[in-house]
Amino acid sequence: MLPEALERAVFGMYATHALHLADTHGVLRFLLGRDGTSAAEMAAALDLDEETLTRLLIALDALALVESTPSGYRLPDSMAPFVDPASPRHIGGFVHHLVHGAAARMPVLDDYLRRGKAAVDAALPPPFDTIYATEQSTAAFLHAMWQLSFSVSGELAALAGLEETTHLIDVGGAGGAFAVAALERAPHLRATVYDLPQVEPHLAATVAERGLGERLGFVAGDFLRDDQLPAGDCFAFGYILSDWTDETCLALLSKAYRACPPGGRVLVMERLFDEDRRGPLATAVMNLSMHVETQGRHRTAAEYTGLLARAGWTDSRVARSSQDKHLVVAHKL
Ligand SMILES: C[S@@+](CC[C@H](N)C(=O)[O-])C[C@H]1O[C@@H](n2cnc3c(N)ncnc32)[C@H](O)[C@@H]1O
Repeated sequence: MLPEALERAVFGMYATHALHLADTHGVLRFLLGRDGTSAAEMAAALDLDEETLTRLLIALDALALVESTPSGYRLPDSMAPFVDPASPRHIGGFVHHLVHGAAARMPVLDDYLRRGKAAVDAALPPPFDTIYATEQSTAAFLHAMWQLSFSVSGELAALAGLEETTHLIDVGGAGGAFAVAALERAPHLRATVYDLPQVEPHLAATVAERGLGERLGFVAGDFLRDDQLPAGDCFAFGYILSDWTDETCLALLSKAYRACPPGGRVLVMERLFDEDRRGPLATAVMNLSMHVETQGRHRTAAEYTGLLARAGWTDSRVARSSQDKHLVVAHKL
């Protein structure tokens, strides 16, 4: 018998793949709202090989992702919001990204360990050139970002308190997850997503789907090169600073500070490391992922507060959501 932590590490690869298979073949969706179903019933209904499905379900039961009961398999109640494709918290897109994207990039960590990231990456194009290399990869990335960000954004918009804000600039706002949640919450608000030109049609689709018209605009730009950000009185940075080095974060926060009138604010929305950097697990693991996929890292709340202060922002406040993405808000006097 292996110690529990070692067992989890050794067999983690099977856990991710079993979850991905059960999601993509509709097994978890099938169990939603049903109280007990046999492997044979499920195999027939989903047109899957019964023996393979039986083995998959046995593994999922041992992983506590499904429960085997005398009347058949069922889904633990706590799982439902995460495995229902209709739920904003569905993790299918993210697990797909882990299996089909992140896993293939893992071997580069071996290279980084031996030669360092700077030397290995010297010959590579910047991260978003690769992520947006094709229309398909652009759509897949923006879909995964929406899934990761939309469900928590309503909560973050409430924590931000947008009553006094008139024009939100969502810097690197992607398909508009936070901007949409902010507009839904604050009927007086206007928002602009400022992002790379490849994002524009995806934001336009969001505006059309949600009937937001003039309330949600798009400005194409490159925040690394542009001297000025679009003008507004609140600047949102959701999962942006974790893509970049401290030096770049400082430059971005300074550009936002210059574009912001006195009395305006900045919202940094990120995973946060505990101050002793021993967790949470998701932040610790995604910090490795940021190393592989971006030039950034995850930080503690104190590190974000320090960067904000260096860029001129004052009066920082940390507000934690019930999910993984939290808020650090600061002001321009
Ligand atoms: C990790 S995503 C975050 C998306 C969104 N803010 C969220 O919280 O879900 C990073 C975003 O930054 C944008 N981005 C990357 N480099 C950029 C640049 N040089 N100028 C403007 N936007 C950029 C990407 O297109 C993408 O939408």
